[in-house]
Amino acid sequence: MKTLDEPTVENGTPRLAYGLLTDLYQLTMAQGYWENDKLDEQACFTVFFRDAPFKGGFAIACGMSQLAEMIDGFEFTESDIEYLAGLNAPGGGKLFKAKFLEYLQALKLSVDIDAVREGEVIFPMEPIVRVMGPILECQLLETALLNCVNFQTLIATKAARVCLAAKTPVAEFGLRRAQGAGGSLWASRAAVVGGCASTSNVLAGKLYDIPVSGTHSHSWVMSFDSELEAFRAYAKCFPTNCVLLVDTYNVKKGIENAITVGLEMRERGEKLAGIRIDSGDLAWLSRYARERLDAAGLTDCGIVLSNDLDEYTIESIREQGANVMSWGVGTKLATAYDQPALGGVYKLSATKSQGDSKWKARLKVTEMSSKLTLPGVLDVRRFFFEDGRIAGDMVFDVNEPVNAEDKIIDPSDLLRQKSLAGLASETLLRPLSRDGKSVLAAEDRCAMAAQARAKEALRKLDESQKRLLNPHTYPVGLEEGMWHRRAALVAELRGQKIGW
Ligand SMILES: Nc1ncnc2c1ncn2[C@@H]1O[C@H](COP(=O)(O)OP(=O)(O)OP(=O)(O)O)[C@@H](O)[C@H]1O
Ligand SMILES: O=P(O)(O)OC[C@H]1O[C@H](OP(=O)(O)OP(=O)(O)O)[C@H](O)[C@@H]1O
Ligand SMILES: O=C(O)c1cccnc1
Repeated sequence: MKTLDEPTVENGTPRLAYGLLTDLYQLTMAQGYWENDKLDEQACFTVFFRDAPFKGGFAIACGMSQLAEMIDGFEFTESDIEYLAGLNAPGGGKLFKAKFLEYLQALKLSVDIDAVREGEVIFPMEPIVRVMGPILECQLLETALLNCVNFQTLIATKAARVCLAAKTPVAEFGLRRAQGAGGSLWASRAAVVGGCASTSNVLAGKLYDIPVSGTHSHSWVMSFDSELEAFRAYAKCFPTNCVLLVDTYNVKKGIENAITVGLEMRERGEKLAGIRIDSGDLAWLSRYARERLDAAGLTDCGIVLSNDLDEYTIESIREQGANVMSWGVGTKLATAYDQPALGGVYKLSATKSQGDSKWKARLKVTEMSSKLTLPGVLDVRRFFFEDGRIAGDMVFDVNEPVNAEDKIIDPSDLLRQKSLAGLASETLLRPLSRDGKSVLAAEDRCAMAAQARAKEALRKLDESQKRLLNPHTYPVGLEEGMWHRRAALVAELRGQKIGW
């Protein structure tokens, strides 16, 4: 087993011993459970987020493939145990007991995990991952699981927004500004899941079997005595993959030089694939470039735009009449520039002690009703209109009956109700691990398959719920019985009587 210091790769992901990739308090609580005879205490944790990122109407699930890798790579190596054994408690003495560390070293995961598939469109207040098993194990997994799913879901969502705005293919160019090497790898993969056609990140291409693409930079042009010489040399090297960057000195002059080279290529039976513009007024310049290229007869030479783009600049540039073959999007995509984190949480939703035959729903109650959690062993049922569009999602407890009218109620407003009766439906959570081992099929680990799923899922989402500005809220509600059980639980925990 490799450690974080040796991030070599198997099956498309850095292979690590993941036991220590957690917050310290998970390990101290684990020692507490061990010491308090809670090894047989079963727990069910539910992952959900409260708000869609980027003030949008949806998110794209991502990170489940890496989660499966983490589950299979979960262990405490000898050196991990030595490290933990060396930790001192702030007030004196060792933090961990030798016997507990022996237990930890021998620990084999036995959790059952169910999750939505990568590329699925998901919404606030619905379970996206469910972890069931001994509470100690569930607790140890919390931090790495959230790290994996929150970041990748965020980037896949940003990519989906960018690609919806772009209409034509988007290449992800963010490696140089991404959050470290590991962050860049996950960002590149998630960008492709969200819809990007390719990445410039070559290691991500190899690890995750996703398409790579690229043009050339200003330094190529600057390294020659003239731009024309630089373009000719590039065309000679890459006659079947030639996109020329035309803005090193003067865009208009650059376009003319590219036309000269494009016509020379045509003489040789080759084709100038495109030009890239990376500064200035991209809409105006691309319209101008299109006119000049068409006038020269290079109608099949495309225009690539880059420079600090995101979904908003892309939408605006398109609305200004730009005719764009493809887009290069880096910093704002790979760093999720305008919202750097998704607030997905991992909450205890049910427990079962030894001897209990039924799960007991658990709820966290705070002063803010918006922070109420989702009690029970939960799944999501998605309903479809006859034309295939998705109609609404019902969060329900798998161990309780569902009301006959398939009624859903807004989690925070009893008056907002909707009946989904008579519509076709399917449940969203699928097995990811059983008895501590991943059970994801190859198809469910594949980034390109997830991309196809995301495209299909977004096609089924109403336009009004996809728009960038003030999207309509997609209906997600609690199953009627679950809504009332949650209300009763809130009242019980607050010592109130319901009905006032
Ligand atoms: N027609 C346009 N409509 C809307 N936004 C645009 C348009 N053209 C360019 N932009 C965006 O405006 C911003 C321009 O930024 P900036 O002024 O830094 O670019 P620049 O003039 O090319 O300078 P630099 O060479 O430093 O990149 C970029 O985010 C770019 O994507
Ligand atoms: O703008 P992004 O969306 O991040 O896309 C990637 C950018 O990276 C390169 O420029 P580089 O960062 O090397 O220099 P520049 O910003 O000065 O062009 C490239 O020319 C793009 O402009
Ligand atoms: O290939 C490109 O054009 C590229 C790659 C990374 C960053 N900017 C541009």
